[in-house]
Amino acid sequence: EKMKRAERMVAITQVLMLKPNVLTPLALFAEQFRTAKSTISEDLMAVKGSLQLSGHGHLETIPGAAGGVRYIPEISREEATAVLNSLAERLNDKERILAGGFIYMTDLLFNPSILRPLGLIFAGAFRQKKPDVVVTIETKGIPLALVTAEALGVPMVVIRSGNKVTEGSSVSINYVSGSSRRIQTMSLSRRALEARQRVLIIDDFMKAGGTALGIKSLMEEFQADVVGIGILVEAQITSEPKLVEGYLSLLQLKELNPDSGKTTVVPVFL
Ligand SMILES: O=P(O)(O)OC[C@H]1C[C@H](OP(=O)(O)OP(=O)(O)O)[C@H](O)[C@@H]1O
Repeated sequence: EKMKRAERMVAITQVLMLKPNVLTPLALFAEQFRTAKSTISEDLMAVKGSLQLSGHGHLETIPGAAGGVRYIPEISREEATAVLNSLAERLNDKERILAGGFIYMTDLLFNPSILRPLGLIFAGAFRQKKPDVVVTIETKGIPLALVTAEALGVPMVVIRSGNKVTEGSSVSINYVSGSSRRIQTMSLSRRALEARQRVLIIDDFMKAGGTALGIKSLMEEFQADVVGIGILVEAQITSEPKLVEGYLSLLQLKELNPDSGKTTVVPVFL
C-alpha cells in the first residue's frame, strides 16, 4: 500500500545521503514511491527543514526538466571544532615524536571515523572554488584526499613518487621535499588530468612546502588550475617561510621538542 509521508521522507533522505552531490530527478522519486511529483516536492520541503535542524548538510533543488534534488554533505562549525580539538589532543603525545621534526600520524590518517569529518571540513572550506578533482601525492595523503573528494562529489588523482610502469606515459618533475632535503621525483600519468581542470591539492603534512610547490608545478605541466591547497597539519616550529603560499591548514605543529617530549599541535580556527 502507499507509503505515508514520514516513511517517504526517511526513504528519500536515505537515497540522497547515500549519493552525496548527485542530482536525483523528482520523477524518479515519484515513480519509486508511486506518488505525484507535487507530493514529492512537499516531502522534500520537510526533509530540507529537518536537515537544517540537524546541521548535517542541506538539500539543493534544481528546477526544470533537467533538474532534481541533491544532498550537499556538511559538518557544523561546532562539530568541526570538536573534531580538530580532539585530533590536536591525540597528536600532542610524546610517543608520536619522530626524528626530523615529524609526528607519527599514520594510525589517524587511515581511520575512517576520523577521516570522514576531515573530508567534510576540507570540502566545506573549498566548495565555493568549484574544484573538478582532488589531487594528492602518495602515500599518507591518499585517504584524506579520498574523503575530501567524496564530500565534494568529484574524483581523486594520486601523484606517484617515481615512475610506475602501470601508469603508462607520464609527466615527471623533480622537487626537494624539505623533509628529506634530497631531490625527489613525482610523476603523473598523462591520462590523469585534462587541461583547465580545477584542482584542489590535499596533503596530510607540510614541513618546508617543497612537496606542495612540486605538485603546483606538475599541475602547470598539465595546464590545470590549482584552485586551493588543503593541508591537515603544517609544521610552524621555525619562522622559516614556506616554499609555497595560499594554502589552508587545519592544525599547526607549533612546538616539537624530542628532549622534553613536548609537542604542541593547535587547531587553526576557520
Ligand atoms: O612540506 P615538505 O617538506 O615537502 O614535506 C611534506 C611531505 C612529506 C610527507 O610525505 P612522506 O612522509 O615523505 O611520504 P608518504 O606520504 O608517502 O609517507 C608528507 O606527506 C608530505 O607529502
